[in-house]
Amino acid sequence: MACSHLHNQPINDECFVCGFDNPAGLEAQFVERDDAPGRVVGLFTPKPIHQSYPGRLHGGVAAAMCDETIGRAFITDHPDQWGVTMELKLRYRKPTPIGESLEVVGVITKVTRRTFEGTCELRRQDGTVCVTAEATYMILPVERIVGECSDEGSYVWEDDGRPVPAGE
Ligand SMILES: CCCCCCCCCCCC(=O)SCCNC(=O)CCNC(=O)[C@H](O)C(C)(C)COP(=O)(O)OP(=O)(O)OC[C@H]1O[C@@H](n2cnc3c(N)ncnc32)[C@H](O)[C@@H]1OP(=O)(O)O
Repeated sequence: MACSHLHNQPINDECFVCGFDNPAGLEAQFVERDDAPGRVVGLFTPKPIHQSYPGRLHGGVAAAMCDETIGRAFITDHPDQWGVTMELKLRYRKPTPIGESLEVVGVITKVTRRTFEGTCELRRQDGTVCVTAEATYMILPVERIVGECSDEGSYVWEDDGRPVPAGE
């Protein structure tokens, strides 16, 4: 049987999508495979606080999950460069339920010198595709993204890729 290595991706503890210190967050987990660069699988289970109409995932929350999944598909192959979203387009094809384990599969479709593009599908356990998305990102060095958003200005990197303020 063919076997490939799985890797969990780095997280920002307070991120709405991937963080575990954000009480309103999705606590999504992202997994990449050695033999599939440019592809990532995001796993999450929406909570009642993430709904719009009763029992239905809010479209903006689905958008956040799709945005992050495509962005993370890029870092599988470019660990020192992240992306900031320039454009994001979604199709809400079926209602997305609350309380069910869902997966989002993201794939990179185009890389240029300054940008990358990708697509994703948000799927239920029975394979139903609830949301599809496509997005374009500006490629930036990790240091610039963290530096622009932080008063601290200076970060160091843990072994797992997590940014922490220098001196902690
Ligand atoms: C912890 C583990 C994590 C692991 C990684 C996790 C992945 C996370 C994925 C989620 C990422 C996010 O949500 S990021 C958050 C949401 N996005 C953002 O905050 C991005 C905000 N926008 C920006 O910072 C800026 O617009 C940039 C960096 C994209 C571009 O700024 P710039 O580099 O100064 O470039 P600038 O001179 O302004 O523009 C250059 C050219 O691009 C065009 N341009 C500029 N912005 C845009 C735009 N949004 N859409 C279209 N075109 C644009 C300009 O018209 C111009 O065209 P011309 O005149 O040359 O023709």
